[in-house]
Amino acid sequence: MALRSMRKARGCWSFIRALHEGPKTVPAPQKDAVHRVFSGIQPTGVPHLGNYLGAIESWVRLQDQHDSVLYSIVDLHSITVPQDPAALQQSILDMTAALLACGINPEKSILFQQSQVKTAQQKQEGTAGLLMYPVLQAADILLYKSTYVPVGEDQVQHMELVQDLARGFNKKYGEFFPVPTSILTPMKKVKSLRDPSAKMSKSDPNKMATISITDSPEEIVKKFRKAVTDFTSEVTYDPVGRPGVSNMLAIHAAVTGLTVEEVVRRSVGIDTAHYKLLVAEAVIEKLAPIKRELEKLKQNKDYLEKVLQAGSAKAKELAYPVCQEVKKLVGFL
Ligand SMILES: Nc1ncnc2c1ncn2[C@@H]1O[C@H](COP(=O)(O)OC(=O)[C@@H](N)Cc2c[nH]c3ccccc23)[C@@H](O)[C@H]1O
Repeated sequence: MALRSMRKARGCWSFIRALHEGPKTVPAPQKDAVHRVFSGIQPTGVPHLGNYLGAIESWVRLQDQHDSVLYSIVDLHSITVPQDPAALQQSILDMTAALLACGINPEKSILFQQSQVKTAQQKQEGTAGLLMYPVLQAADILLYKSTYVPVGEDQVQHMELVQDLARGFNKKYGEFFPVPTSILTPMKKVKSLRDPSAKMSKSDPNKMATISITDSPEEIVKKFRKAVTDFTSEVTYDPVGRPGVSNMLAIHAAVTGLTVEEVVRRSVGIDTAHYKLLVAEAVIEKLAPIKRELEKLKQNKDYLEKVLQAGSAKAKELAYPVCQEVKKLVGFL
């Protein structure tokens, strides 16, 4: 079974090469009218608040709004830095549990592991060039003829490359790939708590900069208490002049579902030191049910593996005809 699927996956990379080769003009096949949502996340084990507010929360909403939705745990992207195999395997399962705990529903979305759709070809033809990060990301998206890609702001540049590649292919081979659109949320860039000019990031060496969705209430309070603000004690929203306080207001609004104006209005008369604790409390409250669900899911390794296996099989079914069509268009079949 695995072998058959692996053979099916063979050739998925060919079209990337074909973008730069091949004939100038060919008859245009019908453009796919299906709307398809696709996004990906690295298997970092546990998402941070930036991943959650910038991407995952919108993924959960989108699975109710669209019929065809795929979310990929992008393990191939994670090997751009050294990874311990056993730890990587565990991080993939942990991320699966975290996404499910955040509300990704495998009945509504195809949740799958990137390498399970691409490994066979990678072994045979993979080169450093083909695995270059943004190109791999383009392959992820185009392989399913995706139309919408919900991401944070840091992915916009990658998305521009994906759009260029889709247009380039269509110009050479006729309208084939939909040009995918990024979907950004108001929380497209959650800032570091230690340096509000930088994004919140898993790889930040300063652990006080990033809230993980599994942080304890004590850790969350400590991180917000130490968050960098400024010397004005009033709570006002001014992302340029007061990025630290404004980041907290934006987080506060996002986790309570209120507007920024409303959280500012409710904070009149409160100083920033006290306000930090209110934001921490709101974040703790938002994350509590996710943490409870995550604890349960992590006990059930079999279930997590089954979700990923079923998701990867469904993703292959969608990818295979696209690969075949691409091969035909470029003249391999
Ligand atoms: N501080 C932040 N504020 C707001 N949003 C943020 C913040 N930090 C992270 N994000 C968003 O979280 C998602 C996953 O992040 P990754 O770094 O794993 O995301 C990445 O490393 C991608 N290259 C994974 C990928 C591979 N193939 C894809 C195809 C489509 C979309 C995404 C992918 C992303 O949407 C990211 O923008």
